[in-house]
Amino acid sequence: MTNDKADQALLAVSDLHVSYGPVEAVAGVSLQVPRGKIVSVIGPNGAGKSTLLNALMGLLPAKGSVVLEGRDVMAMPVESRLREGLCLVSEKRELFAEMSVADNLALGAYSRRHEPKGAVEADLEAAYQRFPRLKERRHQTAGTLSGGERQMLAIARALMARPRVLMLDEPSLGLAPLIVAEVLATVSELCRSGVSILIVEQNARAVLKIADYGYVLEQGRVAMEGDAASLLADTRLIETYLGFGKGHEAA
Ligand SMILES: Nc1ncnc2c1ncn2[C@@H]1O[C@H](COP(=O)(O)OP(=O)(O)OP(=O)(O)O)[C@@H](O)[C@H]1O
Repeated sequence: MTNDKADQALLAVSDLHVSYGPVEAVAGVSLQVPRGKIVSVIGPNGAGKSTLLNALMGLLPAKGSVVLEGRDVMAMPVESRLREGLCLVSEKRELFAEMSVADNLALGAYSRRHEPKGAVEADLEAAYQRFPRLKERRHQTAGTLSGGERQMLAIARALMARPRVLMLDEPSLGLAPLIVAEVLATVSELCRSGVSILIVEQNARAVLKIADYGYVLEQGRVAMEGDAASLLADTRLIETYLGFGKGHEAA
């Protein structure tokens, strides 16, 4: 995207570098998430996609600049970034398996513990309206949910933090194609309701169908970027990246 767009972006990342010892996993990535859009990051195994999201959340040390609505969050620890409006649903989903759905959701609002209780309770009710299956299963432990339900719970829990930019790391991982479609439809709907999305996916074809813009990451660098529709129409890209994945079909 152009510098003009970077100025208007809700999230603007410039020249981000992340290393594991001598290995530079993210090597100068710049990207933008405009308000109200879905931006996807695709690329092969080991390209640095998860590392990028973890660094944006403050879970890994990084160099470069990360600006959220004009505020540089680079020096902030994870909890402050959460309060500023960045939230990550990691690849591992990281639910508390022994705790109920309701308790997992309540923990999602931990960063808002100083707010009036009513605001959080209203959001819990909104989460149950958005995900009726979670309401039905609210007393069930998270560990007993199906894969799709666990992904929905992970997303619902992230929403309890009221993110402005929701980052999703491979939400389709391990899910059957029909459930992948359901999860991605939920992501689209979230975006329409005002949450901007940065989504990492191996299932490139499926994610580009719901995204506005895409970045292709290769060996820690942006190899290609463009409107999702033009990336989907790119034969070279399709041959190189689309249809591969960790054991899931392109939906
Ligand atoms: N904790 C770590 N220590 C050392 N190297 C790591 C660590 N985590 C990741 N790497 C390396 O960093 C590179 C980027 O990994 P990363 O997991 O970010 O890629 P990815 O694009 O998310 O891959 P995948 O699609 O397979 O999840 C890889 O070469 C990986 O081996």
